[in-house]
Amino acid sequence: MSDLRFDGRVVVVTGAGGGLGREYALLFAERGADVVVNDLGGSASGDGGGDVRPADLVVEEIRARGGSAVANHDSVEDGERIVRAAEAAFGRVDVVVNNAGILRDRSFARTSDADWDGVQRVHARGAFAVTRAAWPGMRARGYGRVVVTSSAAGLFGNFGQANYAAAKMALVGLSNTLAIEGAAYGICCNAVVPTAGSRLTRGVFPGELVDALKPEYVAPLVAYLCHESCEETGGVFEAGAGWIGKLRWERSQGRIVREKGKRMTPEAVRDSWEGITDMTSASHPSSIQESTATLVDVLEKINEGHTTSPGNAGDPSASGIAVATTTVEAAVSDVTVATATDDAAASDAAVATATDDAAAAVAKLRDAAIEPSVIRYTDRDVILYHLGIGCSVADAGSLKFLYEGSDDFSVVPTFSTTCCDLVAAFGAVGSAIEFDLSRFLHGEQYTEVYGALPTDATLITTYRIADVLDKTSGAAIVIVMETRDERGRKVALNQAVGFLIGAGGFGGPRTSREQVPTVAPPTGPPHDVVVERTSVDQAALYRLSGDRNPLHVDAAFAAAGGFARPILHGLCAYGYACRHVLRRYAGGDVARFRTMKARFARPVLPGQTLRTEMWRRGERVHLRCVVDETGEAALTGAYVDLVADDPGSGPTAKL
Ligand SMILES: CCCCCCC[C@@H](O)CC(=O)SCCNC(=O)CCNC(=O)[C@H](O)C(C)(C)COP(=O)(O)OP(=O)(O)OC[C@H]1O[C@@H](n2cnc3c(N)ncnc32)[C@H](O)[C@@H]1OP(=O)(O)O
Repeated sequence: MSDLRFDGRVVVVTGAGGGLGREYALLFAERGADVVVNDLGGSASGDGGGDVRPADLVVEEIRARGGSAVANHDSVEDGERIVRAAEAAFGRVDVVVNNAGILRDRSFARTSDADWDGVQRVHARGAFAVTRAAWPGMRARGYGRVVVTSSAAGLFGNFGQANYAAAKMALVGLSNTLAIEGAAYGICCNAVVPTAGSRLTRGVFPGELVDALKPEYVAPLVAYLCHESCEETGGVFEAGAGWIGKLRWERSQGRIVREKGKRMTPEAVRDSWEGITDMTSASHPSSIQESTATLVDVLEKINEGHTTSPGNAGDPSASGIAVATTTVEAAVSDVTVATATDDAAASDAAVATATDDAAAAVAKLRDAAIEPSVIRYTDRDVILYHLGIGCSVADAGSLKFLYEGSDDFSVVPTFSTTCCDLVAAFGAVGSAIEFDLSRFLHGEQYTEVYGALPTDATLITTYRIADVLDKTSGAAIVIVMETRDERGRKVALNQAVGFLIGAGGFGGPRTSREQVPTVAPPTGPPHDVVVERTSVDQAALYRLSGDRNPLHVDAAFAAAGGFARPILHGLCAYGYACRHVLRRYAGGDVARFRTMKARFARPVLPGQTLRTEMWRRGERVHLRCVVDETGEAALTGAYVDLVADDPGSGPTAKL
């Protein structure tokens, strides 16, 4: 295997004037990176500053070895300045290694406000400030690597280091969340827990240990985590003395200590304590979904009449895992999920919305600026999308969508919906309204394209929240998304209506001038019908095209939203319907597509059969998709407008 190189990558290492940071900077430079060696030049306690020598000496060392580096002497609290300096020198930032830190060790009783704040500011706020400044560029380029430096003092506690330990655990939380938020943009973030002899550990470890724990035994881990070939994210790694290990959470099976209709008591907790703390058969939840999924089980058990009799409480298998809490607040992607889990009604996880200040939240939502997203895709993404919307080699007419070697390899126009970053839209909504993601459904979609979509492109989408409507049973959020190519030419316009079940009644408008209306189909039997069964894995496949909403794959998550099973993406059924129209009325020619509109009226389950009924009126094909197994209409008020027809093509001739 080839060496890990960083040629062309720009790396910022904070606190790189000595110790671990210096070692990181030297290693990155040796491997071809352009390195920004940041060091304020202060003392270990953060006092002083302004000594430019440590950073300058490291830069000299790098250059003397033929490497590329510049020094920067700003405080990490001025992260923006560090990143701007990096951009001025090298054009961008690909990698941020948050290493800068100070110590102000005191026993907790003697820790002053200044001791606390100083340490928090450099470690937690510093890492936040530098990473936040580099983040938009990483997102826009679809690539980034971030490392934060935590500590065993944080993971396990250490006498005299309450301030430092708290800051170091804050960094683990930061890293965990950046890993989630960065996932859609090719940004990976990990926390390292180094044990190395350095200025900061010199007073803590015995001298000979400090000398044996060389920074060079940690730097290769940081380099690997920051390499483009490494897709590890959200991990916590301990390293020292040439050893590296990964850490994770462990959770006991726990005990349910509450019975339906009865008050939960401290005595019940005491009586189950042995079981609560018994780590036999422990599990390792690695995400908020996994962590809270347990509660859905617990609530079911309580509702089914689980008893906390000693025998039951002592049997781990009787209770699954219980967490003694009344409210769980969970964040998924950018979104806050508020699940009220107390009491019997909790299995129907309630939505925390429509509060007194709903109007303020709506106003905030309207003003929410959603950053443009850049999507780079290739023929591979296009083929994956086509598989996701049911194209199959079993149908000869679909080969042009599945094989890049086909003469007429082309893109189904609804692919343009995948250039709209729903995670970004969720983020904007989630920052303004507290809601339950499992009850945020896709309500309607409109798509307009301005020519056949390229099979390989970089496209930029801008977002605008056009309206927030009060539909009584829910709130409807209308988002307009305009997609252009790198030269600024319009490629597609999409409009999505998101339906927040249970969030209505806030007194907002009911209708929107901007919302593209649905259109009822003509009366009478359809002119044509295509019946196609989806696969049980349809949503699992479709989500690889970008919308990784757990609602479509995670049974516990779907159950929290009141669904018996994960449901199919609305846009997956939308893609099926588009294909059906193109097949029947345009000879499969994507260039004939102009616009499409549909309402998602009922959920479709993966594995169900879609029956697309179509009526042709001029260049408009009205359609309705019915779930064959239930007879329920899933897509309603829908139509596809085609570019003027080639007379005689497809079923038009039959009309
Ligand atoms: C932000 C970006 C977009 C969001 C991204 C989403 C991410 C995806 O991962 C999520 C998904 O793909 S979810 C799967 C696809 N969607 C669905 O399955 C939803 C199915 N629809 C329903 O269940 C109901 O229509 C339901 C529950 C939506 C509404 O049903 P009811 O509450 O019974 O509503 P009803 O009483 O019939 O009507 C009340 C008013 O609301 C309007 N309305 C109804 N259905 C709507 C819908 N689907 N979209 C928009 N508006 C809708 C009605 O017209 C009525 O308003 P008015 O009286 O003013 O006409």
